[in-house]
Amino acid sequence: MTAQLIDGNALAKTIRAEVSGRTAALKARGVNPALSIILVGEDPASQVYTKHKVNDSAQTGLDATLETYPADMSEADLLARIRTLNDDPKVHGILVQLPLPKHMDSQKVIETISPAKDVDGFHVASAGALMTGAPGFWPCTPHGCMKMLESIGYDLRGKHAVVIGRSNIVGKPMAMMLLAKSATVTICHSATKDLGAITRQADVIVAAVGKLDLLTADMVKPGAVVIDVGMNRKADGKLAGDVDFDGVKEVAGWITPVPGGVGPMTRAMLLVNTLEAAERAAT
Ligand SMILES: Nc1nc(=O)c2c([nH]1)NC[C@@H]1CN(c3ccc(C(=O)N[C@@H](CCC(=O)O)C(=O)O)cc3)C=[N+]21
Repeated sequence: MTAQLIDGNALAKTIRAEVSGRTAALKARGVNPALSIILVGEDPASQVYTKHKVNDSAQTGLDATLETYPADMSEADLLARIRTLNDDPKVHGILVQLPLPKHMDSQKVIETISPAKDVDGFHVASAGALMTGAPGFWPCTPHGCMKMLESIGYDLRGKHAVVIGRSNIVGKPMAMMLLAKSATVTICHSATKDLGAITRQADVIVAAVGKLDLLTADMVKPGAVVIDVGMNRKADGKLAGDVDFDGVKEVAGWITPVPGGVGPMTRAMLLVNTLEAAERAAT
């Protein structure tokens, strides 16, 4: 193994400790940072994820409330509930767990959340703020990836960063964050021809597609930083990313594992956003 590991669990722990301190300071001023999490339906994975978020929040002193609703809840009722939370000054962050049941329009639901409480950073206003450099909440997963690069003291200026994946939640905001740090950014996707020819030029690769072994050792320049956002179930039930970890770790300079990489950082950045929502509301 030539690559050094970027340990998402360890970094998330450090960030949670910072959040705990700032939360305590805010509470001393009489403000209780509060996150409302809405889960519609009984998807088992969503139940596990939302429970994690509640536990993370409790651990850092944030007040998280999980509201669960039946899968046949009407979209109108969900929108009404979000508007009530928007108007509640005691609630600083609102997170609607995705995916939503098929009869709901997810984008419409997200656009109903007040941008000031959009701790997922999924609202169009949040996306626009990121694109223009205005204040706003950044999506947790790419923000966590930036923190991982920061943790190794990596200077992105003039570096070639290749993002694989163009989702609104990861790929596109990731590219904007790298660009803001003056990297030269290439976005690759399903229609990209000869992906390896592009990734081999990369100083930094962010893989965010959702496909096992998408990135193999022959596609990586020696010494490159490889960040794996993928979350795939292998045949044996184990979690794995988009990167062939065993092969790529022999070539890369730095690499993030799955599990224990970007996932825990995503959760940590949700806590940071919630705390910041409360801090902004308090000033
Ligand atoms: N409104 C909304 N916001 C989200 O942020 C959101 C969502 N909906 N829907 C689902 C996805 C998924 N997601 C994860 C984040 C961290 C881990 C995580 O911490 N994973 C651990 C492993 C967990 C395991 O073992 O299953 C790790 O990678 O080490 C997993 C999944 C957030 N999501």
